[in-house]
Amino acid sequence: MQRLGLLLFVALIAVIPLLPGLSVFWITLLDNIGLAALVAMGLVLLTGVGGLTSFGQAAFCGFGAYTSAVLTTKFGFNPWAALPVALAVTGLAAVVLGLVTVRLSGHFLPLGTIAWGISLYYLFGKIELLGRHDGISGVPPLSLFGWSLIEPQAVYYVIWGFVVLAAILTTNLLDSRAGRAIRALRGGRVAAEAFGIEPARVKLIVFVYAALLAGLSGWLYAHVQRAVNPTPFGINAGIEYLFMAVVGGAGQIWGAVVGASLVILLKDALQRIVPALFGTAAQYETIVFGVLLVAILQGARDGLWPRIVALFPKGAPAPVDRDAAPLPGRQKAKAEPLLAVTAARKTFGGLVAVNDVSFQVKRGEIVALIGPNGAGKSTTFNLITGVLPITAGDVVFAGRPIGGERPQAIAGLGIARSFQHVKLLPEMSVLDNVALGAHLRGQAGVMRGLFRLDRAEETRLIGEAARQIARVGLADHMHKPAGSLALGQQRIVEIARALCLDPDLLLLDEPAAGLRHLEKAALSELLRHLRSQGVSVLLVEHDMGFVMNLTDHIVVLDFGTKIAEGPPAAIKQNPAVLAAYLGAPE
Ligand SMILES: Nc1ncnc2c1ncn2[C@@H]1O[C@H](COP(=O)(O)OP(=O)(O)OP(=O)(O)O)[C@@H](O)[C@H]1O
Repeated sequence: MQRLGLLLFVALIAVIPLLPGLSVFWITLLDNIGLAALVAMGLVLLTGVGGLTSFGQAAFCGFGAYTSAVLTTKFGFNPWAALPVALAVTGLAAVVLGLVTVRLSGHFLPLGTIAWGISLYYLFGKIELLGRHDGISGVPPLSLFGWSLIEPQAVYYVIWGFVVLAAILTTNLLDSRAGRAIRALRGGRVAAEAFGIEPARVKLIVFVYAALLAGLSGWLYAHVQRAVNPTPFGINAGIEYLFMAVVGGAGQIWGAVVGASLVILLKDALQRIVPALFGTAAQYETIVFGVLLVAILQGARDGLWPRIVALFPKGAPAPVDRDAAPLPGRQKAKAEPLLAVTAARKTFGGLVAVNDVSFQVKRGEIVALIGPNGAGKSTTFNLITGVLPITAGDVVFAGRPIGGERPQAIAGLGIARSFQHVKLLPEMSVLDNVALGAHLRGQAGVMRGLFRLDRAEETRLIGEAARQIARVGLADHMHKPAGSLALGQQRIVEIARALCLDPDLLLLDEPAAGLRHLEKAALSELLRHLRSQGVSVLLVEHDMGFVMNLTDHIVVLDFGTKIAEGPPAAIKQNPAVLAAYLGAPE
């Protein structure tokens, strides 16, 4: 389906300039749409998929355009020879700016992009070599096999050729191990890190990728316009590109083309119609443009592309090879006990959330951590998985101290977890969510993803995810968006994702919450089966029936302190536990 759509698009692009009566004006407009679509496509990945809002993207067009303009006018470079240099300069600038920017969070990130978007605009206008505010003129046009592409019709095919190429590569990237890591950024740092993803690194990758697309657009722009000056690379243009990505459908690759078309055609139409209606004295077109864009976003919050897709029949999901060769298993830890928590302490200011707690989890054992609300159970999980730094005490896993380790390193050692508040990507399919759990068992990076050289590994990775989904009993829901499942089922999806890591120890935070009776029984069965295969489980759970019937050992916390531990039968009778739960006198 996707391939057919692409072929139709390419055919459409190929015949448009051949349409009789289509003036140069329209072709020029289409050229501009193609140039903008390249930048917007980068923003789709950066903002729509990765959740990093950038207002400064036009500045990267400037790096591409100015580099090529200088090289071709002052150093006699052929434009094509200048392309790799233009991309290298843009990429380098993106690495430098990205290293600072991607570490910002919340509203500081877009503010940061605005700050460097404005500064770079003024910088371009101040540098002598770049012709200050007048810019550089006399930039040569592109040529191909000795044929000068000076006419808008001629360069049209080059521009749209690059748009199609960028769309194919970006689609490939999103449909890969690296793409899942990019999408995981939206699910928050904690969930991504729990499966070995390095958010800062992934953010930098997507930041540079988006900048390179903008740099490519800038390079093309320089040789289409044959002149460059700072104006098209300022913050206004940056805002417009962001509009295109959002209106088209942030997160949707083809939304970039739709958004660029809409914004450019709308601006052009308004520039012609509004002055004719209201006169040229007041520039009402900008106001009307703004109002219309806001109205479109109100009507289609997810942008236009999802609306367009909904008009066509849905294609079948890509086939999944459940018999694909298994991924290499992780080296299993042999030390006993598997996990030893000794005098673990965590304070938040004056509050002692975990108060010198000690317990062990042996190989092939199911241990429950129970206690009233606020007892410190989730905090203990966060100490074991490295989400929170430990204040004092030790956590030793498989004979190795992991107290100060980062979550990614701890996941790599074989500890996988689920979360009290489900951390799935609701729009992503169950299959893709679960495949994220196998991130550390794959190797393919961005380059292999871009050029589809990762297919063998990807088939095995997806096959593994499908097997784990079937194992937890959700095979029928594999292709549904994770957010469409009931909350209890989403918790089970998290277990499948954790199993994809091939863990030695599973940490499950309230796995039975929201499950129906039969589903709880199936979950117990699954955990028993895992135990029989040597996987250890540490779980936090409020459902006492579930805990008493399943676990080998129970650790009870109250106000951060361990008040009891032992087998279920003993815990049931323990007066301190009864008091903590029922408020009964000891
Ligand atoms: N990041 C934090 N900053 C400050 N206080 C915190 C933080 N995280 C937890 N706490 C406090 O630490 C104590 C233990 O919380 P924790 O979430 O570990 O309890 P819990 O046993 O998991 O409770 P529940 O069953 O309600 O999830 C609580 O008093 C909580 O308010």
